Amino acid sequence: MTFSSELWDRGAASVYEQIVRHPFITGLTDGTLDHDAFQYFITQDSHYLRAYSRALSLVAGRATDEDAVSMFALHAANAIAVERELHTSLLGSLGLTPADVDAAGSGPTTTAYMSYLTAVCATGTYAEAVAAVLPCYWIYRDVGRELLKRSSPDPLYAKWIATYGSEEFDAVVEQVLAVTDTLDVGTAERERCHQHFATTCRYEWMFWDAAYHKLDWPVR
Ligand SMILES: Cc1ncc(CN)c(N)n1
Repeated sequence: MTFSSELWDRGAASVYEQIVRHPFITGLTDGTLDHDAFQYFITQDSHYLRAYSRALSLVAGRATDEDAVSMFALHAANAIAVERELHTSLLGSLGLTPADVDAAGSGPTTTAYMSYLTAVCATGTYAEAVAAVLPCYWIYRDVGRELLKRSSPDPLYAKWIATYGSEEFDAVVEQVLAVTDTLDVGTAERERCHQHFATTCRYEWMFWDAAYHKLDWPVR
C-alpha cells in the first residue's frame, strides 16, 4: 500500500464521507446554500490562503530533492495565485472588496487551522509538513470532482466547483501525491504524519462547518 493511501484510509476516509454529506457542500450543488455563508467562506478562505502560501514555502524549504523544492515553491506562488484570482472575482460578484476581507479578520476556525499548519510546517520534519498540507490539496480535488458531476444552478457556486473539479487542479494534486509516496519515513515519524494528516482533514470539515454556521469569536 502506498503511503498516501495509508494516510487516506486512516485519516480521511471517514471525514471525507462526512464532508460530502455536509449541508454546506450539498447546498452548493442544489443551490440552497445562502450567499451569506458562501461569503463568509470565501472571506475566511482569503485569510487561510495567505497562511497556506507561507506554509507551502516552508515545505519547499524543507524538501530534500530539487524537484520537490521547485514544485512546492511553484505551488506557493502559482496554485495560490489561481485561487486568489477566483476569490477576487467571487468576492466582486458578492459585492465585497479586499478591504472588507481585512476588516472581517480571521475567524476562530480559520485561525486555529492556519496556526496548526504553520506550526507543523515550521517545526516538523519534511514528511510531517507534507502530511499536514496534503488534505488541503486532496480533499478539495476529490470534493471538486464529486461536485462537478452535478455542478450547481448558482453561477457563483458553479464557478467555484469548476476550479477544484478541473483537470489542472487534478494534475497539481497528482504531483503532490507522487512526492508523498516517495517520502522516506521512520516509524515514529510515520505516526506523527498520520496525526497531522488526520488533524488537517478534520480542520477541512470544520472550515466548511464554520462557514455554514458563520462562526464568530464568542467574545470580543
Ligand atoms: C480551507 C481550504 N483548504 C484547502 C483549499 C484548497 N487549496 C482551500 N482553498 N481552502
